[in-house]
Amino acid sequence: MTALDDSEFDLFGEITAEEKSALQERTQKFQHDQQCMIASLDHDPRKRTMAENRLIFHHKRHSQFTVPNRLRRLFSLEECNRILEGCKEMSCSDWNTARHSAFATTDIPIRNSRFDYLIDQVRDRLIPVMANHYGFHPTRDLEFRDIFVVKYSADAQAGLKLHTDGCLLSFNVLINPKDEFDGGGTYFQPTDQTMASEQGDCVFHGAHIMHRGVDITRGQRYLLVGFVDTVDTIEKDGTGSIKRI
Ligand SMILES: O=C(O)CCC(=O)C(=O)O
Ligand SMILES: [Fe+2]
Repeated sequence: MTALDDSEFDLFGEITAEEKSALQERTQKFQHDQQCMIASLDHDPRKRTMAENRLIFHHKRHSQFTVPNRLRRLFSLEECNRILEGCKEMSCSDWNTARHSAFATTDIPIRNSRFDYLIDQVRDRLIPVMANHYGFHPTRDLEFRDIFVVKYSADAQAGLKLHTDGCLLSFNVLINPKDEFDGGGTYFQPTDQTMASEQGDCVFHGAHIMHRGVDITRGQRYLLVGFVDTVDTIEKDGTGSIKRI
């Protein structure tokens, strides 16, 4: 095969001014039609379909859902300490390091584990709050795509680099007392702020927001992390863990 020089290898070419303006016109018409369609939908997420709720979320996410939120005391101190005891009883080989390819955490998926009971608790206490905030039906639309306990250690994996999560919504709950580590917290790029939780507090946010787990410099930091999506998307994609991007 002979190499082509740049002048020969012009697969698409420049688009003409007419083509460019036709493209802009089509894009504007599409955006206008979509806005009209969205404006015609019921205001109550319970009366809209799951797909309509997702469409509205996607439409608003870069303008209105750029700021993280906090829910204090999702778990009581007793509940956190019970999870923590469970974590400390796990052996090194119970912790996975290869489930989330590009941005791996040291974690234990909780489905069918000793922490399985947490799934219903989080579904009852957190999902309606997130659904209400982001315009979804309180019980019908949202489900966990993945839910797992994460361990950061100052001398091993100390944090997580800047990323977005490949789902709709994400949350994390601090499981151990914050005096067991220095540093930590979740940094959010749009607000340029680090959210540092008290034990049992939950931070939730749109998964599209750039964020990172700030490195700890002493001790250990345990989180419960969940990736949430619409039920129909999860069913369509099948189960399995998702990527951080
Ligand atoms: O460590 C944190 O605070 C954030 C965790 C996170 O973003 C993730 O697990 O995807
Ligand atoms: Fe994340």
